[in-house]
Amino acid sequence: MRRILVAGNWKLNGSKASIQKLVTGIVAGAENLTDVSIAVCAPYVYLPFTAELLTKSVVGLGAQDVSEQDSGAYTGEVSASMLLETGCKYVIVGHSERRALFGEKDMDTARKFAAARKQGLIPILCLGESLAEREAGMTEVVVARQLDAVLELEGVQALNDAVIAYEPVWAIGTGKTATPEQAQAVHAFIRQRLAALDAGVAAKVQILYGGSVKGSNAAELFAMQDIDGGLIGGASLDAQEFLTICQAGQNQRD
Ligand SMILES: O=C(CO)COP(=O)(O)O
Repeated sequence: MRRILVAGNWKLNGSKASIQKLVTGIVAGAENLTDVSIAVCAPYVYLPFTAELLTKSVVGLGAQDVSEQDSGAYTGEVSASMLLETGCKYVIVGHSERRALFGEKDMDTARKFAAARKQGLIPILCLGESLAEREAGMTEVVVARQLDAVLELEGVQALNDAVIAYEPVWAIGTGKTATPEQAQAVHAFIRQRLAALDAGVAAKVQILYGGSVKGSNAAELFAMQDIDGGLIGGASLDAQEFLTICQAGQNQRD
């Protein structure tokens, strides 16, 4: 049985005061949630502060992006080794907002994925189609293309030390969640595509769902066979709401 992972993606939100309140609440509530893995992905500058608040907690720390470069003249970039040294365990790569708003291409994401793994960070590889792509019947083509870039560069075994997040762009921040069946269909497609290359990797890799996950819909999503947790945006900014989602993950594995 794959373990459920619930990861919060705070995006461009938070201040020291709000993060202190949020993380204190999550850490207190997470004490009893031993059957679910929990992580929070903070903005770069708040990573050390968040790491300190997470000391002795089981809640893992993640970043929201990483440079494909190790070091050098790349103004504004942050490397995987820096994230590791700051206490990160995870890093999100290829989020649809990076792809859509900052021009990140499939191969850029694949190189970031590689840079993260090289340092022992666990990349959370985001895949997902836009509304226009879904309506054009292109969901599987798009998701396969995004996944294949990583497989080409890193090989299927790399997914042994990684997490995948399926996040349909039309469901992100819109309140319009994919139905459990819609999400399950794409998750199963991703797993089958990996299984064609390596059945062991496919059986092991956690595939999270992201897109308007809330306390009220997490349980039905996590109940699906190929959904192994969630990547949570808006609802991860409220400790109680986030913990309700984590509890849904815990109940799933009790
Ligand atoms: O993009 C997301 C997580 O990475 C999902 O965001 P929302 O949960 O706000 O829809």
